[in-house]
Amino acid sequence: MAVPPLISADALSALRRDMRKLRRHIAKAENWRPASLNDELNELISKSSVIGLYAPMSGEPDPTLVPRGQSPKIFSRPALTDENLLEFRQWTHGDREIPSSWGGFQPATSAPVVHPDVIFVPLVAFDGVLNRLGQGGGHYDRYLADNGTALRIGVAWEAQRVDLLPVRPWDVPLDAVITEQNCYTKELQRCLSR
Ligand SMILES: Nc1nc2c(c(=O)[nH]1)N(C=O)[C@@H](CNc1ccc(C(=O)N[C@@H](CCC(=O)O)C(=O)O)cc1)CN2
Ligand SMILES: Nc1ncnc2c1ncn2[C@@H]1O[C@H](COP(=O)(O)OP(=O)(O)OP(=O)(O)O)[C@@H](O)[C@H]1O
Repeated sequence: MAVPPLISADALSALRRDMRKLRRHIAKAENWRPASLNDELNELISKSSVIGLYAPMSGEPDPTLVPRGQSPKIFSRPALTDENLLEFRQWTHGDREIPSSWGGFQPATSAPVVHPDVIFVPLVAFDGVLNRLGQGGGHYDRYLADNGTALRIGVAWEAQRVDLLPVRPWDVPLDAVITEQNCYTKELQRCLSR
C-alpha cells in the first residue's frame, strides 16, 4: 500500500506561495549579507576549485556575497538543457547569457559544462535538519542526486526557516545553510574526507 503523503499537494503549494512572497517582501526592505561562516565551512569553500552559483531572482540572496577565499576558482551558473535537466556552465561576471526555458537567463550552450565541488543552492524554505523546498521543478534535486560528492550550501533569509518540512523520497538534504543571521552546518565529515 502506498504511504500517504504527510502534507497534501495543496498545502505544499500554499507553503511555496507564502514563502516566495515572504522572500520578495524581505528583499525589498533589507540587504542580505552572510553571517560569519564557521571554520570548517570556510576551509571547504576556500579549498574548492569549481563553484556553482545562481543568478538571484525574486528576493533570493546573492550567493556571490559569500566569502570564498583566495585560491583560484572557476565559477558557473545553472542552465536547463533541451531535456529539461540542470547542468552547470562556466560563467564569469559579465559573460553574455541567453533566455532560459523557466524565464530567467543562463550561460549560452557554448560555455563549457563543469562539475562544481561546491554548489550554492537557491531555496524557497529550509528546516532545522537542513531539508530544502525548492521551486518545485525537481531540477536541483535531480542534479544533487546524480552529483552526490558536491558540497551543498543553501543560501537563504533566516525567515525562510520553518520547523519541519515534509521529506519526499527524492529530496536531497543540504550540508549547510547560510543566512544573514546564522551558518547552519551538518555532516561536513562527508566532504572533509574527500
Ligand atoms: N536563481 C535561480 N536559478 C535557478 C533556479 C532557482 O530556483 N533560482 N532553479 C531551481 O530549480 C532552476 C530553474 N527552475 C525553476 C523552476 C520553476 C520556477 C518557478 O516556478 N518560478 C515561479 C516564480 C517564482 C517566484 O516568483 O518566486 C513561477 O514561474 O511561477 C523557477 C525556476 C535553475 N536556475
Ligand atoms: N532524483 C530524481 N529523479 C527523478 N525525479 C525527480 C528526482 N528529484 C525530483 N524529481 C521529481 O521532480 C518533481 C519536483 O520535485 P520537488 O517538488 O521536490 O522540487 P523542489 O525540490 O521543490 O525543486 P528544485 O529541486 O527544482 O528546486 C517531483 O515530482 C519528483 O518526481
